Amino acid sequence: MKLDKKDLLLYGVTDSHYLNGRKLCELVEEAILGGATMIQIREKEMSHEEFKQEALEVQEVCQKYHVPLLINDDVKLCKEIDADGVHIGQDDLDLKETRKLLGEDKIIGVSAHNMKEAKKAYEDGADYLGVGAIFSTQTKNDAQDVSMNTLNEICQKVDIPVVAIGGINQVNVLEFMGINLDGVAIVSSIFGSEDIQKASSLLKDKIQRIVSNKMPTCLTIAGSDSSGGAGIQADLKTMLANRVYAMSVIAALTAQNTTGVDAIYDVDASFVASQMDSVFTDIYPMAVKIGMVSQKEVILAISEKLKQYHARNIVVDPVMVATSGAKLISDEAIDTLKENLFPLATVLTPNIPEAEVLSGLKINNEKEMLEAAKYIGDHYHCAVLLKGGHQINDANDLLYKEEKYQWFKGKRINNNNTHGTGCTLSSAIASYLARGENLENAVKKAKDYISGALAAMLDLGQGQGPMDHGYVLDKKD
Ligand SMILES: Cc1ncc(COP(=O)(O)OP(=O)(O)O)c(N)n1
Ligand SMILES: Cc1nc(C(=O)O)sc1CCOP(=O)(O)O
Ligand SMILES: [Mg+2]
Repeated sequence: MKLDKKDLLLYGVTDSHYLNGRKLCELVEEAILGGATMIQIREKEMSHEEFKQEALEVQEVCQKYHVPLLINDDVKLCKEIDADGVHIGQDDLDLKETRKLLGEDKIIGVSAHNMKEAKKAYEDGADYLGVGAIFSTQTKNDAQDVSMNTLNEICQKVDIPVVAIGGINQVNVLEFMGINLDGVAIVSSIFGSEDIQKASSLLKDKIQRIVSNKMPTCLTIAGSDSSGGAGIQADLKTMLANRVYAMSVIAALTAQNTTGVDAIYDVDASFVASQMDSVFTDIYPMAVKIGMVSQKEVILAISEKLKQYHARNIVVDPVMVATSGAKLISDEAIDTLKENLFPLATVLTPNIPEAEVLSGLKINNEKEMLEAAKYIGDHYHCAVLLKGGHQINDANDLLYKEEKYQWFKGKRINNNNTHGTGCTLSSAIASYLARGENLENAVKKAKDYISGALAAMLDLGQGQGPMDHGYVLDKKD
């Protein structure tokens, strides 16, 4: 049997520690009835004879439902009972030897923990890769940690199907959103569940949606701007215009218009946390933009939830200082941002006054922009997009990432209606990160988008008006 990659979707791996008086083949049948698409029999503590006996019984069930059965480690047993294939690790029989013994018709899966092992397995003829452990697991003592980034890179660059393995459960399975994988291999969250059939069915439903999803997802955590030009409203419009599915967690409400902010109504930290739970446990965001958050407790709640859900591609617009130079949030909140939120950021997007506050350096020219960006990036271990303007240059922004600098030249557009430009730029960057662009491309595309929104010359309100976030829609007329 050759591998159909759809069979990898929900790959159940057995463990007879969960028998509880039942037979292994019965547990496997429940998993298959719930939706398991492939089974691996993996029993480390059985004699060869016991393993063979169990494998034959499991094989009968798998054949009844036309679900492929793979044998863990034991290549000879696979041949002996004519199973559909084997899964071998880096310390098991060599892949080329295995292929020689089993021939071309058997499925051979190989474990990989990094790009080098993945490429070698591909070159040597593996049919699929098992990449893990992605989350911490009690099931395999000698499992090696593999990051989501490594998994993502392997899925992008190695041209054979990939399953993730290790500690995957009903909640964290959603973190695979946006990773181009083919399925998940699971022991305890299937076979250790009280209701194996139900657990398998729920897992299958979730992984199916993730694998087939083509729409990038993006979340903004910010304040609402009743006038629609900045904050949550600008972020949602920007995300839609840049073709991602947009979600929001509202951290504060403002009564404002183009002439100023009239009132602020803070949202309780626990309600911010609840909104994040609702989002992250259903439609997992592939990137997160964080705008103005001014309450210490709210910042702490956001940081905790971002860590809990292993959020990735986090763009933090550190809104702290108004264009006029006036501080918008308290010193205590700034300290909380620095200690708790900035270290989680993929990129920070300060303007010049904010960069001065964060670096403690005065910025009067491009050389001082370089120094401040380096200070901030090195200090918080993230990339920094230091936005130009403020009399230093036109609209040239500086990206500092991993000791390297890159200038992004902006088009000078003679439009005073710039309300919400910071929000718009950061949410456009988040949108492109969600779409899988690297940071440099995301910044470039986000700047192009904002130039277009300014150049559309919308003129609304009696003060500094908003941009036309939807200008891209005109092209569709
Ligand atoms: C699908 C899948 N992926 C990885 C493994 C781990 O294999 P290995 O590294 O050989 O470790 P053991 O399972 O033998 O302990 C797997 N079994 N299945
Ligand atoms: C069999 C196995 N292989 C792993 C690897 O990292 O290669 S982790 C693992 C155990 C997976 O069990 P659970 O779903 O209970 O965490
Ligand atoms: Mg092995």
